[in-house]
Amino acid sequence: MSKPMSHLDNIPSTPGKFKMEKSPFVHNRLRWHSSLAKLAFWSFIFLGLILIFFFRSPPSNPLPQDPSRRSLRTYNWGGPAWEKRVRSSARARSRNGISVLVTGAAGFVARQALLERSGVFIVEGDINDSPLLKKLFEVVAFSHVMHLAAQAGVRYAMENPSSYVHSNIAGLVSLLEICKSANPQPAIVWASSSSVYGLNTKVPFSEKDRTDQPASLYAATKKAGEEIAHTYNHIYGLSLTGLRFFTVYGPWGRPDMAYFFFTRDILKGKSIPIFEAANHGTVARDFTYIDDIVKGCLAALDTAEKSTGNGGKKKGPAQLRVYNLGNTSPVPVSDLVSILERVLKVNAKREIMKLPRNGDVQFTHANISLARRELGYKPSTDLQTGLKKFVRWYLSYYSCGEKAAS
Ligand SMILES: O=C(O)[C@H]1O[C@H](OP(=O)(O)OP(=O)(O)OC[C@H]2O[C@@H](n3ccc(=O)[nH]c3=O)[C@H](O)[C@@H]2O)[C@H](O)[C@@H](O)[C@H]1O
Repeated sequence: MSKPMSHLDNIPSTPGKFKMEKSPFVHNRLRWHSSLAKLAFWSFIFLGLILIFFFRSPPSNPLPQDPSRRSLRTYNWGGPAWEKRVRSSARARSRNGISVLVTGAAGFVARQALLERSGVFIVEGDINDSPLLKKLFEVVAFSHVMHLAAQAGVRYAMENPSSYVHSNIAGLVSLLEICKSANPQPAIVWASSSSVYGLNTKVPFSEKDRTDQPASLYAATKKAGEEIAHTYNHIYGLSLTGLRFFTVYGPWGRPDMAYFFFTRDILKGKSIPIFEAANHGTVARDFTYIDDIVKGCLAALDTAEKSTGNGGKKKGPAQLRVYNLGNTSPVPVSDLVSILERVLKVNAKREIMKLPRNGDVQFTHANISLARRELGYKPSTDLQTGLKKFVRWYLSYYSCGEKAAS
């Protein structure tokens, strides 16, 4: 507590880099935030024990100046004790329980520290490590994979393009290769992105709309993932469900996202760059709260049908699905800043800037009829409520709570 904000300063703003889990403010780490508590709770109740595959993607060209990256190569796995831990973590508690291999525990939607505390074994590794994936499937017959590991972020793709290819394309193929050969094959639910709609101008975005005009390499890799999913479904009978997340935000979120660093910079008195389209056009996002996204993920797992293949051979047609998981109410970025000002009780220094050509699109807006009908998905958190929850978490996590959120 002696150095408020210093921890935040240490977190790289780019998503591809190591995200520090160890807060110096231990009491804050021990506090369960509702969304994560719910995730862990549902994991236990409905899914049996989940094994989390802790994914961190090492860069194709390691950056020598980044020590956190170097440390990623030192993870160990294997051996009887390790296998025992994997097995016991994945053991379903109820007879009809399912065992889910979750990738991406280093990220926002699945959180390593909290899940570890509830007894879930975290395996540290890279989804491109095929022998590790193969071993996991040898040890446990996973019925499902919740694949959240990815390189996220639209703008960072211009800085580190290969990390997107490595994680979102090569990593996905490596995972699907193991899944297709597994016996039984698992059903797979994975994170796609609203960015696949790219330059599409028809709103709200429906799953039937065109997705062949990506505006960023990130979007292109997620779109490629959807096509790859089609291939593995077609050839091998893998059951695959892609979820197009719309700008997910909330407590424990990603520091490279606008709502997160706007909060940090408003509190620091730094100026906030607010993008504007040509002719003072509004830039807006269908911001979606983390708890709603988690509910959508669980519903997708619950409704996933079994894969039909066996030992790499298709035995019949298998389920292939794509759903929008959005909030259905786009909010201009300037309104997002106004909400943050009210909640933080601090005026922002606004700097209106032309929308850079860096992969950003002008707006997103989800049509969620399909997810509502087939998954029972019904987002219930508006941006104001969600940002209040985020700010409350933020102030508590970084112990700069003088200006407490109302
Ligand atoms: O739905 C997705 O598929 C993606 O959602 C998210 O991307 P975005 O919607 O672009 O979120 P985010 O960067 O927070 O920018 C929010 C808004 O602030 C504007 N923005 C941004 C930066 C800035 O300096 N100024 C600004 O106005 C900016 O123009 C935008 O309008 C995820 O990061 C991405 O991983 C992916 O999942």
